[in-house]
Amino acid sequence: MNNSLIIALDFAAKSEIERFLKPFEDRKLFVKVGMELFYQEGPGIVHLLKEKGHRIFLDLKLHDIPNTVKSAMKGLARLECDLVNVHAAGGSDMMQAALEGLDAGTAGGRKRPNCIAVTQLTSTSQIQMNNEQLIPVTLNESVLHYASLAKNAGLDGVVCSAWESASIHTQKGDSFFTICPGIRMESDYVGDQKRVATPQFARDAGVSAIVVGRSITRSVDPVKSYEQWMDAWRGVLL
Ligand SMILES: O=c1ccn([C@@H]2O[C@H](COP(=O)(O)O)[C@@H](O)[C@H]2O)c(=O)[nH]1
Repeated sequence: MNNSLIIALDFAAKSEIERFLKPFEDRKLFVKVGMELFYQEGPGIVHLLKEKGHRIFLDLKLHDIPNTVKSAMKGLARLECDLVNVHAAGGSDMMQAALEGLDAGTAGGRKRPNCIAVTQLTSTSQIQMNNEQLIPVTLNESVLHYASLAKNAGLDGVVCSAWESASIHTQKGDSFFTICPGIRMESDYVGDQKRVATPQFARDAGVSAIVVGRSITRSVDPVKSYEQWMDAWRGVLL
């Protein structure tokens, strides 16, 4: 997991995935399957990506009552992804239930998928959190609070922005993953993201893995873009 670059495959159909991955044919990637793709293509897309040898973050952000999340995770565990997630806002009982479901659905002898919790979405700003969620603390405090709940529930890490990663590692230890979307090069289009950071900043902040979507998937030359991103993330350009 550590030092990975996870490509967010935010496409609507298998045909688009096949077109995108064709020039990467000789590489084993770490990819993210989110709601857009999974809701269109279902579990088959996970099987296809696994057959190609890619590691998979199944980003469905479960958030429901504990019993429902437990049952859903039991089913998702059978897909044998590397990483799955829930919303920390669902609460400690829900997060524990997610792990119980994963354990129940993981075949004997196998390791269950890592499970992480979304803290505050990287598209959320301080003002939005205060005014719309009525959470009257700083974003950093809210993210740290959710990270504490996730760690105490037994989860393996959190989704957060790179801005919160260093304080999470200070409090929760380096082995507790910080998986960070909202990563942009200086010249990139920011779009709907609010808490963005460069790959260089993320590396210095001790981020465990970065998630990069449109900057690579919508680039004119995705392989070249991926290589530039890997260099920036690994510090080759420094
Ligand atoms: O807080 C979060 C949680 C998940 N995401 C997901 O990451 C990618 C980011 O894509 P970009 O195109 O690089 O912005 C996307 O799939 C989101 O669903 C997030 O951005 N923030």
